[in-house]
Amino acid sequence: MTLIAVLAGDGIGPEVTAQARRVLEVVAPDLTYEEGLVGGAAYRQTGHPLPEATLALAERADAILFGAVGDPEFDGLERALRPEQAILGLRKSLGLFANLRPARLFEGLEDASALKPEIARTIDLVIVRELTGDVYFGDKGRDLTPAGLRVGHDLMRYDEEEVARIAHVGFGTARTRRGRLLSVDKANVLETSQLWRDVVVEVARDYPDVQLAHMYVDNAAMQLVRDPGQFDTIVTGNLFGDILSDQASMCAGSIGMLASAALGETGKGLYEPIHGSAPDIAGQGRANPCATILSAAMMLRHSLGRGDDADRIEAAVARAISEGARTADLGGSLSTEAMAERVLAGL
Ligand SMILES: NC(=O)c1ccc[n+]([C@@H]2O[C@H](COP(=O)([O-])OP(=O)(O)OC[C@H]3O[C@@H](n4cnc5c(N)ncnc54)[C@H](O)[C@@H]3O)[C@@H](O)[C@H]2O)c1
Ligand SMILES: CC(C)[C@H](C(=O)O)[C@@H](O)C(=O)O
Ligand SMILES: [Mg+2]
Repeated sequence: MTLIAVLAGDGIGPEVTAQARRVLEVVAPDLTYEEGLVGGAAYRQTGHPLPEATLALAERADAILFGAVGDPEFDGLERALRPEQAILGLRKSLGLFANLRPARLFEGLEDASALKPEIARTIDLVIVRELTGDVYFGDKGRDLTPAGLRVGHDLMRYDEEEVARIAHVGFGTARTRRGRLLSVDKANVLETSQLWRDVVVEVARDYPDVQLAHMYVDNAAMQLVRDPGQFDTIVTGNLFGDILSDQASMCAGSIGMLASAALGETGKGLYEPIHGSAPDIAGQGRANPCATILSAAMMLRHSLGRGDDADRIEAAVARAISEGARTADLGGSLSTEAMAERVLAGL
């Protein structure tokens, strides 16, 4: 039995995961699903955003299909109890340190991209984002200065093993693509980034077939809009990867199109759209389910060894898009459900 933990979460999370599951049920009818509470939805019922039972389910499952967490109702809660802590806790507890975030322009989606069509057409990259370190997981706190001013701090920190293991994923990924790896950092200012760069250069010795380059993150953000076609595989830290992937999504048409895989040392992975719970459109049936459907495809490929089924889903999304299926974020008027139906029809 292959068990999929479905953690739908908050806002549009349940809307988009329901549609991804419909697609999975057609392509891989033998999978078994078990749902778990997560995020604000879990806090409301249990007083914690990541209940023990959910973590146990995630540990037991072969893979996790995740929607999104985050609910403005809980914005005032102390950090440890906020819905977002659930996804951070899952990534950390399960050792999911490598986050693959591919961005490519589906044929016909030029009109939705923030870029000129001829530039948009060139985007085909993957961001390999480190996911369990950096300012996200360094020491945090609040203090007072001697003068009584309030201070907030988050330590940016990486050790060499953390950098080396994500660098290996970066090089390994580049090898399966066009053989070019760009390491993005801020080594002109940050000590963390200088270590990052040193270690990436050391790891590069194991991959003579991959061409390595470095770029500062501010330049990378600019180049992503100017000429995204120059990028193949980008390896970067947790915070830079978070920001660059949202930016890349709009180059490729919409944040509603970008999938992700969070992977560790074992075959288990957590698969989620890169977007959040989108409280501004939640409950309206307007969310684009493609990012989650494509995340389900990544799950079949990376955790379940079913690359052919993943290809089938990706081709069906491509077909639906090329035939003009569009949710509101893509300039159309299809509902979440109707968009998924167009994907199902394309299978
Ligand atoms: N992994 C996660 O669970 C995750 C990721 C990002 C943000 N969040 C959380 O989500 C909440 C909202 O955050 P935000 O507004 O900054 O980011 P967001 O990604 O939820 O939304 C940003 C904008 O993109 C739109 N959008 C997002 N997904 C869409 C989709 N599938 N279809 C159409 N439009 C879509 C939204 O309507 C909104 O206008 C916050 O609580 C945040 O912390 C969670
Ligand atoms: C919700 C938040 C913790 C999360 C992150 O920053 O990793 C989100 O923005 C993402 O991209 O998955
Ligand atoms: Mg993000």
